[in-house]
Amino acid sequence: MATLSSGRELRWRLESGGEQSLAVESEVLGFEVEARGIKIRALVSETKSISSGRGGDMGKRVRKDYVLEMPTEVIAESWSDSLKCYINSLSRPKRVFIILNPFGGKRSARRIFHSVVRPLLVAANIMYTSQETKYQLHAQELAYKLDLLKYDGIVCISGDGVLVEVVNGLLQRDDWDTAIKIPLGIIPAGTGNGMAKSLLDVAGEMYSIQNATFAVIRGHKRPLDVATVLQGETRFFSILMLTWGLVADIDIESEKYRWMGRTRIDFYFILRVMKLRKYNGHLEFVPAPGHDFYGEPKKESTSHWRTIDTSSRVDGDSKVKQTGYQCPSTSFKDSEWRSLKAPL
Ligand SMILES: Nc1ncnc2c1ncn2[C@@H]1O[C@H](COP(=O)(O)OP(=O)(O)OP(=O)(O)O)[C@@H](O)[C@H]1O
Repeated sequence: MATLSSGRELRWRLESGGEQSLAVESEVLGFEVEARGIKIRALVSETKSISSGRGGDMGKRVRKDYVLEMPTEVIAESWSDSLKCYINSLSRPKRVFIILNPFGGKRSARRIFHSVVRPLLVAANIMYTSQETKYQLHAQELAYKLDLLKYDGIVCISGDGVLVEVVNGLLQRDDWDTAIKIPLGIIPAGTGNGMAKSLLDVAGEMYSIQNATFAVIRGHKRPLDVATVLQGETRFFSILMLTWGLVADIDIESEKYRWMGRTRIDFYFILRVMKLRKYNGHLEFVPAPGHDFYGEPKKESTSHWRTIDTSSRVDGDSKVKQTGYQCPSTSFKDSEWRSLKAPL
């Protein structure tokens, strides 16, 4: 005998005695009907006890199929309708565009896609189109040109750099205000993978490629802040961090040791610390409300305000005409500027 309580929990009796249950939202990938049987494709906690049906905060998961035998085909069909109805109400994506960077991290994106991501998408009945990046900024171009009506989300199998490129591509589009609303997913295949780690942590999930893929399948969403950075005639959008000095040097200059994988960062960090450079910088800023304890108040008040010019321009690096998102026109004329003196 099986029950489906308000669509959420699937519980059935085992032939051997005892009960088994699955939380549909957090454990079921998909299902299919085979005559009187319903084959449930699930991703369950390795430690899940026979009688427990609790999903949510999971450790390592394993792929499992369960076949529930129904008394008749008609009953199986009716079960299938109820399950379909509930899964459809969960706002899971149906079609995704996958951008895969074969060059990121330890160059493992292809293997990750074929061995983990694709089998889970297939089990969840999610259609996909995949495209490998062929050069730097290719992901930005793809996001800039993509027909977004065809997809419910863009998924990057990459490091954070490719995700940043996708955000930049979306914000350069004429239709940036609708384009930027498309859900973005990240499956870690880079060096640092900070975004995937943060997102999984917030969702209460252990960091793993499988869990990141399942988060995409479940349509887990969170809003993301985007910062606009203007540097001379160049404008770009940042979603993670902006660094200068030692951290930036380690990130950029360690590229030549990419073959080392994650170790390149630690290795180059030691190298740079042993030959420490002096960074002479001077930072002037308007603190966010409640953060005016950083730095010193600026004394001369006349020359510190800036107005961000939002007029169209041609980006010097990518030659993409900047017709997309123009950052808000912000005047800091009457703001209280503060400063941090060199060396920082
Ligand atoms: N086929 C390619 N050849 C060379 N570079 C590429 C190719 N595809 C993408 N890239 C570039 O690879 C860079 C790194 O990408 P990605 O962010 O995926 O990995 P990572 O830097 O190893 O990871 P993380 O950002 O998490 O530290 C990006 O700047 C991207 O433009």
